[in-house]
Amino acid sequence: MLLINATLATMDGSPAYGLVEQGAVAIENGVIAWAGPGQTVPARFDAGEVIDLDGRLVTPALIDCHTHVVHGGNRAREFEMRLEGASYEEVARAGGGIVSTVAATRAATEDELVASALTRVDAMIAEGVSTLEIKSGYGLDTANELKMLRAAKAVAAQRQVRVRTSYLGAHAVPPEYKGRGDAYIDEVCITALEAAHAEGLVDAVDGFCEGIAFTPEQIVRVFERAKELGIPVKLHAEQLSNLGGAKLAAEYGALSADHLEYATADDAAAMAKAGSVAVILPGAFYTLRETAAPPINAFREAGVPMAVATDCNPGSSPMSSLLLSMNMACTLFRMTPEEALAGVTRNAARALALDDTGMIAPGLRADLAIWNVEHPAELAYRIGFNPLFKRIFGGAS
Ligand SMILES: O=C(O)CC[C@@H]1NC(=O)NC1=O
Ligand SMILES: [Fe+3]
Repeated sequence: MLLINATLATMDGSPAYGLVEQGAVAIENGVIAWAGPGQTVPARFDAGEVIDLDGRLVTPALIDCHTHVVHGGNRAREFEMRLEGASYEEVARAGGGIVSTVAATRAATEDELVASALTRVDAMIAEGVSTLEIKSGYGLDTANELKMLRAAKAVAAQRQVRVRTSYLGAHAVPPEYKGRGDAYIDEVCITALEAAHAEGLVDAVDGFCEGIAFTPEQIVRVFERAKELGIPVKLHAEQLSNLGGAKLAAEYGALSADHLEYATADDAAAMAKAGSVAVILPGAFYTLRETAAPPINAFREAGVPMAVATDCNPGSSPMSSLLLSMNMACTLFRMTPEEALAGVTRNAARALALDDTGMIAPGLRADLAIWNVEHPAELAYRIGFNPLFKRIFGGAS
């Protein structure tokens, strides 16, 4: 298949989106065989199906590198209680917060978890997403963490989408271990990680390093076991305070540190040295009405690649739109539209240790998004508008 008469935003790291005006992309066997100026297409690609895109923009398909789309129930009533003036404590006492999602997730069957996740994944696919990461972390015991990860894998079996799974047993201390975080880490979190790994369900190990979650010392125990099992790590770090999570992630060569509202220039330097990606999550900042923005300039100056993701979860970021995440990353955190688009393509692929997608380049998967826009900046510019014309997944439209 040969796509012609398109503006290509290759996102290959060259300036200005890697733009190619009047470009063309040749696709063979699900892979990008050639991409470049239309007047230089090699003759061998003229033989197959030719599709004239009438000047539309073509980007790599989008990648959401941080989601909790598999979860039971929702927290709309909690949202309402907060807006009626209830404090977090009153919400928690009423059974709200992560604990309420844990109860709903434990009560749901695997099929029910898949069905509810697919409603959110379909919204993502409709915006041109081809790859997404899905975390566990609402089961908080072996059986339910495995159930979540199996549901995540089932999403990829039921939709034209790729899924990378992250084990997030270190997300919260479950009610039955209240006040016994160390015991939970040793008796459940690490045990469940081993079982999930044995079943081939884990692409990365994540954790929530925060005062309301786990200490750096507890995260170290999980990361040490992940290292022994040969599994890469990532970390929710510096979201509500600075506990040294970003530096800890860097010490373990983490794929990414995520949230980072309270990260410092020193954290950025450590992440740059480790090659860790800064995953920027404006949905949680917006929902929690945070005031400290991530140090985008520090990441820029240190050369830390920045990704942007939805953090789609029922509490702090009940958002399924990567396009809206891009707009928020620009408007709230002053990322540029080009940085935001790199954040949901090339850098998001890097945060998931994927080297076969995220750019328009020969040899990479033919995962493409074709847009009814003239310039790539329009993708971050509009609020709540989806200009997708067509998504191509593995060469198929
Ligand atoms: O509220 C929830 O359900 C998840 C909160 C979410 N989890 C995390 O590690 N950071 C967050 O903001
Ligand atoms: Fe998260």
